Amino acid sequence: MYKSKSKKGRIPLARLLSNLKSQKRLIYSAIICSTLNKFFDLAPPVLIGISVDVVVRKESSWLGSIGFNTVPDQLIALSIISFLIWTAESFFEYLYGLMWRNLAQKTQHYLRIKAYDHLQKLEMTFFESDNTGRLMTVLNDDINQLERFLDEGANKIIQLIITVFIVGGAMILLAPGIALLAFIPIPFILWGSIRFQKNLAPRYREVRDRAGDLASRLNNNLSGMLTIKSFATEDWELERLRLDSNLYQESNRKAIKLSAAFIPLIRFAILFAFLAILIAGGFQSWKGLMPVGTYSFLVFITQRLLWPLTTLGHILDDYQRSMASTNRVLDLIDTPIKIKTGKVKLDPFNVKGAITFNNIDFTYEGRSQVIKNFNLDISPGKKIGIVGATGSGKSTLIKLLLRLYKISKGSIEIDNNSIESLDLKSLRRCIALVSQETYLFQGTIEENISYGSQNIDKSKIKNAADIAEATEFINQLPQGLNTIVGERGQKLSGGQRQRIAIARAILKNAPILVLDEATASVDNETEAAIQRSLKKITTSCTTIVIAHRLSTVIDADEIIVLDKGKIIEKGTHHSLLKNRDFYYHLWKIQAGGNNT
Ligand SMILES: Nc1ncnc2c1ncn2[C@@H]1O[C@H](COP(=O)(O)OP(=O)(O)OP(=O)(O)O)[C@@H](O)[C@H]1O
Repeated sequence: MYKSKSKKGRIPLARLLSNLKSQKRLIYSAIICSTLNKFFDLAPPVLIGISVDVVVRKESSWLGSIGFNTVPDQLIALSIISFLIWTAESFFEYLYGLMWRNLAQKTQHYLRIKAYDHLQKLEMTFFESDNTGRLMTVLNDDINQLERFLDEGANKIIQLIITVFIVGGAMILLAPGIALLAFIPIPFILWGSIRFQKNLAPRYREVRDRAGDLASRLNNNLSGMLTIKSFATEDWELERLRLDSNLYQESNRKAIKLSAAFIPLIRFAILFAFLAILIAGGFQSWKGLMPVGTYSFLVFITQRLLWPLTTLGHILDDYQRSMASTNRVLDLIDTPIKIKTGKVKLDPFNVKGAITFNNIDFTYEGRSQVIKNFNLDISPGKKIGIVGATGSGKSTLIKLLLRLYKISKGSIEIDNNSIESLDLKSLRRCIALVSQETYLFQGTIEENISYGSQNIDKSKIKNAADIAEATEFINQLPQGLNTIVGERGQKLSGGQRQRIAIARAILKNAPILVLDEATASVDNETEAAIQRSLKKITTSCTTIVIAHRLSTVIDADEIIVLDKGKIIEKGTHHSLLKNRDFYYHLWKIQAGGNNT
């Protein structure tokens, strides 16, 4: 099962950066702007130091020594410098805000599209072993978390590092002895932060996993509302949701408990250094060993150095959450694609439609063998019926033909090309599938019929609807072809959905048509209509019809009877009846025992 397990040994930030190579310039520019903003932001304590120096030492102050001889001149110079510094600080704040947000937007867009694109290429086994709720959380919540971090968190980290370097450097230059006092708590803060980060990481991972489970439960329940209502299981479902929500709340509580304890502890370490400087610096200044201006600067700057470190907990917290999210998103992107596309591109209009199954063995993961040494040759333009008991492997054969799963042994060929050598899209373009579970997308009937056949003429859509005998009911709908079908086509009846699916397959105009129980859940009239439609279109293509209702395959050129993944009988309807075997008995049951 796909869980948030990151690639071993890879730092999430490094993984993220290697995915953002195209944004290198923007990242560097944003870092430079954050640095310059912090540089100017740290200037006020210097200005305070200089102004105290002016007031205390007057003409002999530092400004006096560089040419501003009178106090008024010095104050004017100080005002101009302050104005310029404030302007520069604001300007770079505007720039870094713009750049980090821009980067956040570009990153979220890029990762979402990349993750979704990759997701679509993954094989069906992946989707069966994961759940949609979890995948939705990765594609939405996790990417949004990362976006929030890039919006603000990244800048905070950079500015914190810059602060430590600039302030630390200035303190060492001005008063190395006192600077040491300010640095005493730093190793403790760092050690505490790293430990805290290590303990917090698994707790946040758990929070993300629980959020995924919760989303999955909600997603399942919203799609299964009809079943919930009809079985009157609302209370039971509410209870299950409450359990999942409690687990999410509990995992968050564990994370919060740890993260909340961090800041109060760090504050004490900072207080110690602050008091030490206040006292030691005060004594030196009192005794005339240090200028009052320098002392004022040190007192203010110590705050600027140490107080931001109290936010380290929050920053690491934010960092940790986003890196957990980054890992989940990148793990999805890095999930290996097991079914790789081949290179040979078939032109569907030139495909004759010959299909060969050669000694196929197939087993679903963790299950016993479904298809055993299966062989079948289908000549172009022929109609093949596949019948057999439930679970005998009929649909599986079609999934293998579409390369939705990897076969364990043997090969499948279309017009003598192994399907593994074929470009996946062109292989699937050659096969039109109508299955029992028709999936209609939210949109109009017209959009659903033309799904997969972009920019198609409206007259062709109408023609397909005509052949599928769907025109009559479409015309009775309020907006005709423009009627919205609702999510999963729930505003239409089962038979209407099925006719739209047939129209969609007709429009696809593929050389191979597969009907997998396409008429199983429709009434007799709809089945008859669908049969008439099929007669019109199957003359030009190879057709495989899977059916429980034997009347659907009665006119097939060959019918194969499948049992536990093996062919146990094959022939035409009449030859199979003569055999008086499995097919014969099945026919007798379905015909009410009269037809032999
Ligand atoms: N995705 C899957 N993962 C694991 N096992 C599966 C999967 N799909 C089908 N199976 C199993 O494979 C066997 C064959 O399934 P398949 O759907 O091919 O049968 P079928 O003959 O089409 O049945 P039916 O007539 O009921 O549609 C069944 O035992 C089924 O439980």
